[in-house]
Amino acid sequence: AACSSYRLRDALHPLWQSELSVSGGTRQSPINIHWRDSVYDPHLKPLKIHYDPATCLYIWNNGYSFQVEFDDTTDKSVIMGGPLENHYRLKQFHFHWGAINEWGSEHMVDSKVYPAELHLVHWNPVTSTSFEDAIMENNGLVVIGVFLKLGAHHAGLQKLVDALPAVKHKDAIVEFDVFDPSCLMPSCPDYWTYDGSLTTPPLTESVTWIIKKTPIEVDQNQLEEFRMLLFTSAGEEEKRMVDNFRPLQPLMNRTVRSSFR
Ligand SMILES: NS(=O)(=O)N=C1NCCCN1
Ligand SMILES: [Zn+2]
Repeated sequence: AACSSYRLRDALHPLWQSELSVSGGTRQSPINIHWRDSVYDPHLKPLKIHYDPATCLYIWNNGYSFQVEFDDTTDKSVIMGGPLENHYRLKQFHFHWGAINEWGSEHMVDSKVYPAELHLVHWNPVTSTSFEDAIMENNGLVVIGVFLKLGAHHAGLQKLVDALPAVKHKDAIVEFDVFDPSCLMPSCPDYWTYDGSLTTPPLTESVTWIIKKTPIEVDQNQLEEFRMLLFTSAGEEEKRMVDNFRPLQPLMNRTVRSSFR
């Protein structure tokens, strides 16, 4: 009963009114990762990441988050290894964050919340002919999740932060060339992986999640720049873009695997 009423509240959240369309879901995201319940899988390989900075196209405000889009017409920016059977192409990355530092991430680790979470979204060009197709395919997508914690200034992120005023309003877009998202990866190779879903519409259960164990550090000013973005279009009454994370979803019959002991 608690679960269903919980999910009903979830379904009424403005960002996810379409929640009911997948309310029968058995593998929804995000989840709270219980470290001690995760199972070390010695067959998990190291994740291999090869991003070509020249495939970076533009940055835009899509009304949920700000998003950096990549040219995914070739295999120039791909990930492979880890739990993956083939390579996946980078399509875009975006973030989720809170109004204050006490919350903001979508996933949690033993109920620990981070102030923000980066998602790098990839699709399977072997089983799908386009990103839009892959969204509907079982395991058509891989999303790498990286936690952001409050700490030192992140020089690589600053190039992104400096572009945010240009995409303050919903549907604003600005050219953004030569950016290597590898600079946003923690150096620690450890990750958890589990089968889940998109956390924004269409919420389809097509995602192999790879959640990095170690957060990257960003400073207060950088987080505050995220919070100056708007959900609203130019000319509308301003609504700050904050708390753009989905509530936790039930684990149901899933096991989270770890790449580390
Ligand atoms: N936050 S998320 O799971 O990445 N959600 C997404 N929804 C639309 C397609 C890309 N990603
Ligand atoms: Zn996301």
